[in-house]
Amino acid sequence: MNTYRDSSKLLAPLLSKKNGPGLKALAFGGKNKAPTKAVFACVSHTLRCRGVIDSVLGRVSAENNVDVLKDIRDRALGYVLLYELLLGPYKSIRGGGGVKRSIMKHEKDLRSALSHLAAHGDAATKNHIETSTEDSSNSSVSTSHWPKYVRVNTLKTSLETAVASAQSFLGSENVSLHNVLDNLLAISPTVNNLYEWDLVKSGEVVIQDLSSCLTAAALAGGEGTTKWWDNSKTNVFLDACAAPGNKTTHLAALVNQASSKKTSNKVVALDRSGDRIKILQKRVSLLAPGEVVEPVHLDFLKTESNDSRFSKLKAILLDPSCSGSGIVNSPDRGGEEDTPERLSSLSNFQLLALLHSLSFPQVDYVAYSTCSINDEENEAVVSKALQEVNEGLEGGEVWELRKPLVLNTWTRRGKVVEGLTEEQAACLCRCNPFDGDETNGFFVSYFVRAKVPKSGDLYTNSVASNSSALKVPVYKAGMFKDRVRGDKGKKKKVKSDQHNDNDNSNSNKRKAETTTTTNSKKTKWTEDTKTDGQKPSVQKPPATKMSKKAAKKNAYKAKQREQKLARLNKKKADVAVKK
Ligand SMILES: C[S@@+](CC[C@H](N)C(=O)[O-])C[C@H]1O[C@@H](n2cnc3c(N)ncnc32)[C@H](O)[C@@H]1O
Repeated sequence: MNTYRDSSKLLAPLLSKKNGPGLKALAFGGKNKAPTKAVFACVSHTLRCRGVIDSVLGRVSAENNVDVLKDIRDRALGYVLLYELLLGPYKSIRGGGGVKRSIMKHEKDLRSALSHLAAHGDAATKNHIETSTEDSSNSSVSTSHWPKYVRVNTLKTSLETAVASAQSFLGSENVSLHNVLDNLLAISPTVNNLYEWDLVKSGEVVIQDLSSCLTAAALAGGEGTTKWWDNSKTNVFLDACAAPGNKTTHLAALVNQASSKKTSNKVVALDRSGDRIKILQKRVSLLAPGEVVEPVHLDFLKTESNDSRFSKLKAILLDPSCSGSGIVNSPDRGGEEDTPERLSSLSNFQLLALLHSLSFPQVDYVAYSTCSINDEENEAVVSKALQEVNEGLEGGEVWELRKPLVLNTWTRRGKVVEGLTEEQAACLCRCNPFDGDETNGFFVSYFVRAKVPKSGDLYTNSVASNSSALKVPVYKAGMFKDRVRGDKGKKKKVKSDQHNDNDNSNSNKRKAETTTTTNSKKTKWTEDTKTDGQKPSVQKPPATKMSKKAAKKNAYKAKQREQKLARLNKKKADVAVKK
């Protein structure tokens, strides 16, 4: 197997045909053997970075009068290698060959063009370089030490019951309370039997990534412990893009918590996809009593504020379709190319949906989130929405960003982009899996009408008091790291039964058993001799027979070396860019 050669074969038709089948269709839809994970990721990243590569080539041509791809017959291979050199996780081309040699002649000019674009390019290019670089390292983020997050479904059980059951079924040493959110357990990644836990089966607890819990928390706990809804009545909340329903049921749990009243608050859950609303219905039937969630198959953009279902509406949770570029630990991620066109179409839709949410006159609270790390889908959408929506509004009707009090200890905040002040950016929350957040990349914003008095609440969560009452530790970042490390070299499997928005789907169960070791032992990173008519400079090592155990150990060591090299190269590249 030759990763570069196979990647160029898969990429070639995608580069040449505008309206042909997409990457997924080509990779998995034809008669040919499906590509390996490494090939698929390489092509997917190269496609996503195509716009940046073209800009770099354009600048080198203008500044140095050089057409880098002129003598390269296999243009697709040229793009793959340019991606590897400039934006890939190693910032270098592994292996060798004629195309590599052609490209490396211009390495200095190429890097300098990239640095120039990163510093002086238009906002979209700069953002794309930044996120492409972050994104391309998706595959190199190690998530094996991240805890598994389990949300206690307070619609069906209590924290006390869940903790006692977790301690007895999973082992006390594997259970902790998450330090930021109430009712969230952080379970040791070495636990392999979460799906066999009867509380998971009964829906009393939900396997849900930490990042995915932030939106409902922000909306329902934005004012801290001060509850703005009137619990003597039935209040209606809207989840505008709801399926598969993780945030819907979380919101339903939060707005019905500690309520002694007889009637329930209700979440109306919309989704425009018929198939996905069915998944939501199934999920809801397990997780929530009938009256607290009302699933509706409907396009949110076609809803009207005077619809009788929304007469008591006060708050909207908006978690629309996005690129998913923050999701680092799902094999399903990486299918669609984040071309500038796709990002722009997504952000247009996100802006429309956000403006629509803010247009309901009876609504005073909106939480907008994505599982993307692209500014274009996050701060840029928020900034444009604020400008547009406030244009026709006056006084108390004006929308403003506020810090959700329930997340006041969350340290990673939003970015300052055009139209947003530092103070506004500080109201936003981000998760960065590349920088130690131990959860998928995510973004949350919380909009409130100016007329709503600011809560004087200095919110403190109940984690510390619950921890001492229930005799369960509070989670600290990296708490389980040593356990995972301590197992290195042993024949050990880690179930990845979590970590994306569809955490509870059957497909996730199916993909559960993945080894912690890498498949890189099978990967060869050289060009095809035939594609360029020259011999590759790296020869295949002689085949040797080794025991399975030794092969695993070698693969593990190779992975460690690769990661070390990646870190080193990243540092070098960062220094080069700064220079
Ligand atoms: C990111 S997913 C939502 C995930 C969900 N919030 C959760 O946590 O389980 C986005 C959803 O929005 C739905 N969607 C996209 N456009 C929509 C629209 N115009 N109206 C309603 N739903 C829409 C998609 O079908 C998809 O199910």
